[in-house]
Amino acid sequence: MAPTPSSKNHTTPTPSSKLHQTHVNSRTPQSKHRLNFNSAKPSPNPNSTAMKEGGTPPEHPVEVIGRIRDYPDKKEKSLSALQVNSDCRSLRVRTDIGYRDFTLDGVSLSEEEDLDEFYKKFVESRIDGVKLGDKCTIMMYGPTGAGKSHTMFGSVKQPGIVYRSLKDILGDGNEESDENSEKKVGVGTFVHVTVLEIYNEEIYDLLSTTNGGGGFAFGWSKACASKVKLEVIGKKAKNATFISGTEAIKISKEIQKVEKRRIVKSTLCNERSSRSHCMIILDVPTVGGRLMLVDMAGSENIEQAGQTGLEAKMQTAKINQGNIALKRVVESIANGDSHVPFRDSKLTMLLQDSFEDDKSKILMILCASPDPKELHKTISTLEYGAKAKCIVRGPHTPLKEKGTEDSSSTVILGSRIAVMDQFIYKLQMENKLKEKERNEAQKELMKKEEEMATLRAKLELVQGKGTELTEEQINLKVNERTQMLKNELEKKIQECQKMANEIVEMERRKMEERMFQQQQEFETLRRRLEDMEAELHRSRAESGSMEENTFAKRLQGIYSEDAGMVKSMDLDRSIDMDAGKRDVLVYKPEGNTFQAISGYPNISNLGEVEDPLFPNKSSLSTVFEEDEEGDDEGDTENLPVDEEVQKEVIEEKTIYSGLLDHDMSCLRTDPDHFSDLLKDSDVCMGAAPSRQALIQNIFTLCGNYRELSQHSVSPVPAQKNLEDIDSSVPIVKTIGEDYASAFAAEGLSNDLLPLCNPETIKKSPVNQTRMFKSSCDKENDSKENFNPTCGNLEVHVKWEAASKENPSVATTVKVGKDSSLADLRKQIELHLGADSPFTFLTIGDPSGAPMPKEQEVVTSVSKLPKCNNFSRGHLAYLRPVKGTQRFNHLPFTPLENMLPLTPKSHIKEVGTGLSPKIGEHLSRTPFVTVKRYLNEF
Ligand SMILES: Nc1ncnc2c1ncn2[C@@H]1O[C@H](COP(=O)(O)OP(=O)(O)OP(=O)(O)O)[C@@H](O)[C@H]1O
Repeated sequence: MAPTPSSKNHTTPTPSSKLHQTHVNSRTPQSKHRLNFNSAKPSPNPNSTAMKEGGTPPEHPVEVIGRIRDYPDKKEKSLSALQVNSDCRSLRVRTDIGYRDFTLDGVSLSEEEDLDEFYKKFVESRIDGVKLGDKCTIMMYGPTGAGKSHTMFGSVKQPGIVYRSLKDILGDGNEESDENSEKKVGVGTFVHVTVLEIYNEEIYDLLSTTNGGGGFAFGWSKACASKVKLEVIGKKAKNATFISGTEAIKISKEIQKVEKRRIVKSTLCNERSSRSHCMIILDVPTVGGRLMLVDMAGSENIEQAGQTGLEAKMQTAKINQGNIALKRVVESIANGDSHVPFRDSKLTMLLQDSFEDDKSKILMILCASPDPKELHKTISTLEYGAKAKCIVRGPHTPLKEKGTEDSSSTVILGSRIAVMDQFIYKLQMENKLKEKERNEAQKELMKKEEEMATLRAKLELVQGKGTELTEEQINLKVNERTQMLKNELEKKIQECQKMANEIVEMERRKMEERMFQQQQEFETLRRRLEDMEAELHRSRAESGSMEENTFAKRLQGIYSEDAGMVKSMDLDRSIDMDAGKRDVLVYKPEGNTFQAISGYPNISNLGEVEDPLFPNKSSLSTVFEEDEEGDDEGDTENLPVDEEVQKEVIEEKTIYSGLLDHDMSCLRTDPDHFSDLLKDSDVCMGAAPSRQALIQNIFTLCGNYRELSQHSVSPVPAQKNLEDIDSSVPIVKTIGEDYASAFAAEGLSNDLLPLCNPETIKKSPVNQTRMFKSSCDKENDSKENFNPTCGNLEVHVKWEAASKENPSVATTVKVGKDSSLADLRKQIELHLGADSPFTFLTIGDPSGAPMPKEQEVVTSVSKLPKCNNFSRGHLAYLRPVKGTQRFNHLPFTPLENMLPLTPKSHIKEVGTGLSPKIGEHLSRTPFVTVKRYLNEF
């Protein structure tokens, strides 16, 4: 037997001598320490379950108290995750996902309650029971560093449960004078104290050492080697050393001294972490009371303890084995298992009586840290305590005192069922509470989610608006819009270009068509010329007249070289139009001659008949006069034809009479003189134009020809030679500009053409053209000269209804006596051209029915009615073919064709600047056109 360090005597304690012993070396009390709780005794703590023993069958043998230590470092104190509820019995643990409540028998915060208060509040009552003979086990459970040892042993300033318990049991040494000392165990009360260490599933006697000298061991093996290992027999440690004494302070010091022999190790959780369980057994032999104080090793797992290496891990595992076994024992008892695994560890073997003895009470102090980092350990500890709290025990019926085991089992089971029902009810209530809280939390969560969604939508809206207003996006959109407009513009430009190309192409095609038509017309003219030649040949064969031959030769000469080339009736561009003066051909009626007068003032100079629209252009006024439709239309048929024609001629000449009657002398030259005149004047012949001008005139041929046809459809009958014109009427025409038209209009070809030298005419294509035109217009007149036999019958051709396009008298032609209307048609067509289709009126048909064309061949001209107003000749009425439009081919360029006719008002205005007679004539002459010269010609 090893002596305790503080033992003063070595006498073997006996029950009778215990009262006088202060320190006693003794053996483990063994079976004699087994005491029965007296169920009739009330618990000193009214809050403890012991108070219910007598009243209520179920009993909670395990009372669970929570002890929350201070923060390890108060400077870093943060919001505690542990909150003690107002009832001081439940603890709320807050986590990231919520909180959890643990209902215990009491909760103590070391911040608020020091060890003294804690002891008085939760431990003292138990000690009082022990003094009266109760058995009580106080276990310190919790993770390392939670304050188990601190609570058990305390410090210098604050003694722990060990000292306080001894003090309560043994008194502080002044009990003799204390009047209330009767409440104490009594004077002379002593205790037996045994201190055991349970390490690595071995039990060591801390009060005994192998070397007998005691001392502290360093290192596990050495420490263990110096300790006395005990065997467990039954539920007790066999041959354990104990000390006995009556002075609390001495015993307490001895206990704290040997406690230092416990194996400790510095861990991450605790600088001096207890690696073993320490069990202090206080027996109060005088009353049979027993107090077991158990300071358990930390309940942390191996990793948290920071142990490395296989041996260390094995040691930690074995240390935890006691905790795990105790946990299983608690759970088994709480669950009412038939088998409680007490023998799984040495710790539970020694604690078996504490759980099985009906009079034994267990006070489980759950030590926990308020540090949120240790929260999971705290929760695990509280769960363990909650399970231990479920341990119930039936009414006290000592096994040996029971009559039968069945009745005892029934009572125990019944009480367990009742407790379990209560526990279930409690859990259900808690569950309902939790569910209610969960629903509220869910509602709150949904509400928050809605708010979050709303805020998110607002945020997106704000962000969207923000982005809309950014300058970059505005520029981007502007650029996009600009690019789009640019593309559209380019597209439209392309379309316009395409349209312009199409228009140009169309105009080109029109020009080509027009050229083609002009060529066709030219071909027509050429064919006519051939017909004329053929007829001339035929006439020559018939008459053999030299004069006729001359005419034929002249015609041949004209057209043989340039046939199809020059047919222009246009003005001679070779004439200098810029000259301030013009050459004027003056007709002298008395001599029946023409005289060319150089330097005669330009009409524009005289009368300012210059087109204001083209001030820089020289202009030409071609003046004709015909029947006034309104005045003469009704009288045309009544008047004799000769008078009518005569009147027209006279009126036409009247236009010019005013120009010359004041100072112009009329000359009549012989043909030679006139020929010379033409040569000398260089006007009729003019300078020979270039070849290019010739070709250009070809293309103006048809247009100008039409123009002349439009305005001067030969109102003068062919037979109206110079002799037929009143000699008192002078004729003036501008030579050069309208030289040929003057010939055509005045029917001068009969007399003048023979006077012209054919060779000279050839040299002047323009004048050739004019001469030709004049000669064409006056075809019949020419024929009369060349083929007198053809002129046996003279036919006056008139339009049925006179109009601007169709003056009353179309022409007068001469045909052979045996000629048919078909022959007459040819003559008329030569005169009128192909642009004036017509039909003959049926002879003798007063209704004026048109004559079928096939009858023209079989109808003789001689059958035409005689013309009474003429000494000879017949009268033929023509009717324009309906639906035909004359001059369907406009003669000028599109621009020229758009030029309006010179308004009468303008003519009047211009006329006022002329001599009174000219103005008078111009103002009443409706057929005045202003023709523009083109520079390119
Ligand atoms: N309530 C408290 N007030 C002041 N200090 C305390 C308190 N609880 C514990 N301590 C201190 O904390 C340290 C660790 O405490 P203690 O040794 O009691 O922990 P333990 O639970 O026993 O750990 P182990 O299981 O590792 O032995 C000690 O220094 C102790 O003084």
